[in-house]
Amino acid sequence: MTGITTAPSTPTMEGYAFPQHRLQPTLSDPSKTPLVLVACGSFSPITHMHLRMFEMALDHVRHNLSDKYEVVGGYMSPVSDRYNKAGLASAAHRIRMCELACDQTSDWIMVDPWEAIQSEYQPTAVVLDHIQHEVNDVIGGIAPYPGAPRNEYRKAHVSLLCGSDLLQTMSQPGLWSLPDLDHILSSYGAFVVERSGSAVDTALQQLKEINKDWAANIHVIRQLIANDISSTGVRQILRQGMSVHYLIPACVIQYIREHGLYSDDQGRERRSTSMPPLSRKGVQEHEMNKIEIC
Ligand SMILES: Nc1ncnc2c1ncn2[C@@H]1O[C@H](COP(=O)(O)OP(=O)(O)OP(=O)(O)O)[C@@H](O)[C@H]1O
Ligand SMILES: NC(=O)c1ccc[n+]([C@@H]2O[C@H](COP(=O)(O)O)[C@@H](O)[C@H]2O)c1
Repeated sequence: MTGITTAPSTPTMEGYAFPQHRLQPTLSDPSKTPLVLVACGSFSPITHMHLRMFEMALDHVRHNLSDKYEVVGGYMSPVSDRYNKAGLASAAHRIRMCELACDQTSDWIMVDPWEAIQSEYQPTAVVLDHIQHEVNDVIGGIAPYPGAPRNEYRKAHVSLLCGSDLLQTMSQPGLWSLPDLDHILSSYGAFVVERSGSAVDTALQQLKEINKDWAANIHVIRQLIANDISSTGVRQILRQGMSVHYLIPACVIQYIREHGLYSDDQGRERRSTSMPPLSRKGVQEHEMNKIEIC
């Protein structure tokens, strides 16, 4: 390894443009509803499993929901630095690592930096609203066939893509507001990849006890080959100076080396008492109350 490369500057709203270079502009089958998948998370660093979740969801739609949906795009939305989760690299680094990984390993997944560059924490419901607005109101939706007039464009259905650990948190008191949960699980729905240690059936049952109607909008994706990579595990291995080859994309490993990320001298994995605010309204209060334990 040579010297450490300077950190990229944090992208700003001034330079922001919603990424649409890989959004499929036209449906292959005009009878389908366009579907856009959105994964929210820290991605510190992005792992092969984060990328694979999208492929698994694509397979799931093709095999189980092909009469209804056609996937036209996928977005990763890294959380901002205000999330205050211990051990994370800066938003600028996380955005760049996600971009490198998507650009070099996928032809349909994109990274939307909007959430990461906001000055306040944005709850997941707000992130989904943002992407829905960009795709359907700003771009105007997806053409049902080549050359279709604008008034025939279809509104895309936006859905959350997550692991079952995230689904499990949805029934934990204090982490999600009921209106946000209802907005996410009634309007958007979720594609949930099962994750060892987070029983998806239990998580579903607990959510059904809050609102039985949500279950119809939650699509469970079973892992045929279990893959339990976690970013926490990758960070820990990196801190021990061990190899993370074949766990995360090679371009991300190179980036981590060049920027000296997750090295021992960056400190131990810290625990944080801060939790995401329940909803947009909770943001201000959260900012005043956050305390970190080192
Ligand atoms: N191995 C996995 N199996 C299923 N889902 C996963 C897996 N790894 C990550 N996810 C999902 O990807 C999304 C973003 O993940 P996140 O950035 O929190 O990764 P993570 O590995 O859980 O991170 P950390 O270890 O820092 O908590 C979440 O919905 C999470 O459930
Ligand atoms: N109230 C909410 O909107 C809420 C609550 C908990 C987690 N989340 C999101 O879930 C993701 C969790 O990521 P981590 O597993 O890396 O902490 C983040 O994108 C976070 O913003 C949202």
